[in-house]
Amino acid sequence: MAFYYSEPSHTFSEYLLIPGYTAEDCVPANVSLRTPLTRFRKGEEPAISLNIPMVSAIMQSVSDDKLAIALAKEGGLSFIYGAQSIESEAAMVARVKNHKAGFVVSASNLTPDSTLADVLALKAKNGYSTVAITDDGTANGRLLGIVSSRDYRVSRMDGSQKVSTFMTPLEKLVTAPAQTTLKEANDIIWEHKLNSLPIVDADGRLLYFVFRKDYASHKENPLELLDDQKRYLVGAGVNTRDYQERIPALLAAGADVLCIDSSEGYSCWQEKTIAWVREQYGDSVKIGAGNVVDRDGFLFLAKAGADFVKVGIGGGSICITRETKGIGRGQATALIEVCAARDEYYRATGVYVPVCSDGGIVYDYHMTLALAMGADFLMLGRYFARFDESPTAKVMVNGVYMKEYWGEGSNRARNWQRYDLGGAGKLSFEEGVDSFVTYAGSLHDNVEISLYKVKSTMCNCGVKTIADLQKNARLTLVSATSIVEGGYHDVVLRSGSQIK
Ligand SMILES: NC(=O)C1=CN([C@@H]2O[C@H](COP(=O)(O)OP(=O)(O)OC[C@H]3O[C@@H](n4cnc5c(N)ncnc54)[C@H](O)[C@@H]3O)[C@@H](O)[C@H]2O)C=CC1
Ligand SMILES: O=c1[nH]c(=O)c2[nH+]cn([C@@H]3O[C@H](COP(=O)(O)O)[C@@H](O)[C@H]3O)c2[nH]1
Ligand SMILES: [K+]
Repeated sequence: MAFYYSEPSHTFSEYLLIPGYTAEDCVPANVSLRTPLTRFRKGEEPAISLNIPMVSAIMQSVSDDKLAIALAKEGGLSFIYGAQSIESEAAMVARVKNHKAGFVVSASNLTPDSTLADVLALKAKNGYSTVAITDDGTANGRLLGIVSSRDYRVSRMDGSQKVSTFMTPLEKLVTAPAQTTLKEANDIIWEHKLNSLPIVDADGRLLYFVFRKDYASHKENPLELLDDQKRYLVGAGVNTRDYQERIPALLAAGADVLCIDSSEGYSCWQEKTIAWVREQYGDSVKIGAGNVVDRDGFLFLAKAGADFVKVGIGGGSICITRETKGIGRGQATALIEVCAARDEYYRATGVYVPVCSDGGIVYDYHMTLALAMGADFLMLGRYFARFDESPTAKVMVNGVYMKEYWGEGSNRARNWQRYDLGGAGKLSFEEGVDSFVTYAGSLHDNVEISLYKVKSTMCNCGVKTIADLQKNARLTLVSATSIVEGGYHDVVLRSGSQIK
């Protein structure tokens, strides 16, 4: 006879936190959200920790290099999506690793033979007022001069005038060599009252600009997640098929951590993939696995050597796995059981394997609940898809700005993993939808407010760290009627008032 669980599985919205005693120093400014990303032995530090408990989903519509840089700046980490060629995934990883905060690869470039009309057209197109003039018109050509808006007067000059006649030539520019630090660059900018400082290599090739106006923004990120060479940390998604080719390429590009990306991780495929990584690289390469929704699945992956385990089947906003395949489990119940298994494994072996709650976070308070239920960090898709930095188009739908967001199991994703099951192509089926999410602005502003809410709730619970929240939180299931009580009720909203 089949096994039946005695309790139904629950979602985040069915739980609430009960406050604990709040001491005087228990204020959001004193709360730390630092959390382990990879497995560690009792008494030792994890090889990688996050400064905020957020990672971005391994999805085409979420995690490219741009989002990865923005999230690492805040202290979190992206897993670059794996549903692309090995070369393009590795190139995205490399772009994150090569990104130097404050050092910008020139986006507007012309040759001395270009004209004022070309300068104006370029400015209209991309909005930048500083144009690098290089021998070949590329971002890394030999620097010959700069054109900024101070070099020309549209009303007095003819559009056909050559750039060479009005640019500020190299001999009149202040430049700095390749090894200049951001601090040194900013000192030079102040000293010479510059708007931009070109960084050039020994052959006179332009490497980057450092802009005066960017200075303030680089001082605002005390939590940024950096490696020992001060480069941003970045993760990458892998699959259980081409890993022998993909993983070496991602590591060569600089990936700091890998994650097997699958709807379901309790399989020989994941065991083999992790075993291969251990054979090739020992423990030096970090790889997470998943997804699982129960104790058995967690213990299987922990024993297989996973550096973290991801929880969640069918709870994502774009997921239709439960409807198409009838597998999955309420995210809260899955998480609670897996976190109990993690603690059991820790007691038995002295090895802590962090747990990631993947999918289904709708409100900011769900983040606090997931952490209280034991998650060490959260994977978010919909949440990040709404921001400027996500890779998808911003479109107007019925007068409201939206961003596109589609599942990795949707037809739009054309995820080759899913079309290579050995069966005929016509047998493939969709497990995700293609959708819109409401545009929400910049990642920085949204993450800041979401985490401020998490921290203030932690203060209500009387805790200042995620570990203490996991230990001390008290949670209650709520009845259907008390969910109604929790919203506004028995009042008539004034017109224009909005509930977020
Ligand atoms: N978290 C969730 O609830 C869900 C997530 N997704 C997302 O969709 C994407 C694709 O996920 P999946 O379809 O689960 O991809 P997958 O590659 O893990 O699995 C696809 C199929 O291939 C099989 N398979 C895997 N490796 C194999 C190998 N080496 N040889 C032979 N067969 C093998 C699996 O058993 C499965 O039937 C991922 O990005 C995933 O995150 C999709 C559905 C649900
Ligand atoms: O059933 C599914 N079909 C899909 O096409 C799909 N694509 C992604 N995912 C999973 O959803 C997570 C993101 O969920 P949220 O948008 O709720 O944050 C992701 O992190 C994935 O675990 C999918 N699940
Ligand atoms: K399985």
